[in-house]
Amino acid sequence: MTMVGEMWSHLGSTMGTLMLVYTLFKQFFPHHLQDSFEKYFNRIVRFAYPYVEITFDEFTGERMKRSEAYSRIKSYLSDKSTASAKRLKADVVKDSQSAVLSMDYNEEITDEFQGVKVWWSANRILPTTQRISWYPNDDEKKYYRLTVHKRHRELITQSYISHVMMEGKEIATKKRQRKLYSNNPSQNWYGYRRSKWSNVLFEHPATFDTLAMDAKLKEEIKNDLIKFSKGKDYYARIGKAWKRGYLLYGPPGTGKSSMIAAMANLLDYDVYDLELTAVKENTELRRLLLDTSSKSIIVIEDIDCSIDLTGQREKKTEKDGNEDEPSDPVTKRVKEEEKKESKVTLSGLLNCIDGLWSSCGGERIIVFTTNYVEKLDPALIRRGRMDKHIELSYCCFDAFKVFAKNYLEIDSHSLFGEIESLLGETNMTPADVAENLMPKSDYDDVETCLKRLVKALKDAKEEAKKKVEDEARLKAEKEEEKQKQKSVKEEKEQSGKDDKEVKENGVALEAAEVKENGVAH
Ligand SMILES: Nc1ncnc2c1ncn2[C@@H]1O[C@H](COP(=O)(O)OP(=O)(O)OP(=O)(O)O)[C@@H](O)[C@H]1O
Ligand SMILES: [Mg+2]
Repeated sequence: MTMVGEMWSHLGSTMGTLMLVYTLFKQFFPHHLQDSFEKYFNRIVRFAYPYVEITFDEFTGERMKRSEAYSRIKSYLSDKSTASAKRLKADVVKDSQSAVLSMDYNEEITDEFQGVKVWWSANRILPTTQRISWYPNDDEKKYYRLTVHKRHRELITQSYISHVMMEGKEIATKKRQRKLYSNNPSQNWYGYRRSKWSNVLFEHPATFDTLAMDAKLKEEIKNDLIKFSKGKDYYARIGKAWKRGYLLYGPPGTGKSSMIAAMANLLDYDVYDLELTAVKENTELRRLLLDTSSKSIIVIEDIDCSIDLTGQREKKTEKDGNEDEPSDPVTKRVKEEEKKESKVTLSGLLNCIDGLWSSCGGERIIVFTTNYVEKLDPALIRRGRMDKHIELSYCCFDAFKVFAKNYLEIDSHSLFGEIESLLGETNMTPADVAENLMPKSDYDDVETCLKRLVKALKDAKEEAKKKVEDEARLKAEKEEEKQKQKSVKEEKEQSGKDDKEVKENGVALEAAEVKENGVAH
């Protein structure tokens, strides 16, 4: 802080003199000369002001994207300001245990680089027009300003700023609190939240150790992910964007979402949960994807439900056009908004994904999940887009052993054999196995839990058997009914034929009689 004082006292005396001259001039000079005087005065001030100022805005490119430089400076300064700034802002993080401090607005701190002093200030501009708003931060503009003496201009622009960027990134990585992002509807992008994504701390406890699945497949996926995360140079060498797509498919409750959490925990990545139905059109989707950070997993759950795979999304009511036009403007607006809903097309999604890879270098993983892989368009999941297809299926014995170890802390038990053969004979999702194995009270011991699972498996087996039998019976009944209908039809046809024949014969007989009689007459 002493340096800031020094700077201002030096600058203050120079500027003070200039201001005095300015005031005197304004008072005593004729009015018509004041304009040209002001022009020269500004030049003198610029000449006398020995500092260069560099501004770093929070948002760049028409608010398209939060500036990476701004975020890095924030991290860099958070370390410096804790020691020197007098007014700090605190963000409470993880379990409310610790707080991340950063300098408050209009606060200044000094930094030193290769013996050169620089000054940083955090600023914000509030909107000039007074609007009544529930959200005070609407339209405010935040920025950092770096001030440095003119003579160090080159050192600062060439070395210091890149030093800040590098250190800022490192500090951010070290202090990183992983986030789970979800997309905001686009009407909120420019409002009080002014963000395309909302976030909460990502604290999902699932890891690959808690994931119950085939041991070999699990190892394969882990290795694949680790190889990817270390593959920066490799991807650069082979000329491919540093990204990887995973398609997770399987019935509900087989661990697709849990696996995404495990992936994020293994790699220490953020998760962007992209709700496609809230995205109105392809351009919005592109903006959303561009606003994701590197080291992240972009997730689109239930892809088959969130997009029309044929690309035609017109609503039935729109086509029919027989809906009553609402008269009041509010309902009309809501209807219009509804109509606009989800114009994201398959080709739009594919373009965005491909475009995303070519426009941002950082490591990103994209994951699609679905319960019905066969419904998906092959173009969406071809290799290169979705590089690895992973089937998560019903609980196998390997998966059960993971649950037994995690839930009951056992590696073996006399009931394991029976459970293994039952699992081979019936389909039960890992979610159901987990539910049965979980102790329900303090009195539930290992034996109780395992027995409950055995019973559930037997019930499931019985139910499946009954279902098969029912289905077979139903099929047989249907077949029988079909046969019955067929024979009735055949009978009818036959009797119809007979009638026709009788009729024809009758007609022929009559004709012959007529002929005969005619001849006789
Ligand atoms: N393979 C698994 N390993 C560990 N836990 C699992 C597994 N599968 C399911 N579970 C448990 O079941 C619950 C539901 O699993 P999850 O949400 O991952 O299923 P999902 O496949 O994503 O289902 P859906 O298709 O309905 O989204 C989880 O909370 C988890 O505890
Ligand atoms: Mg899920």
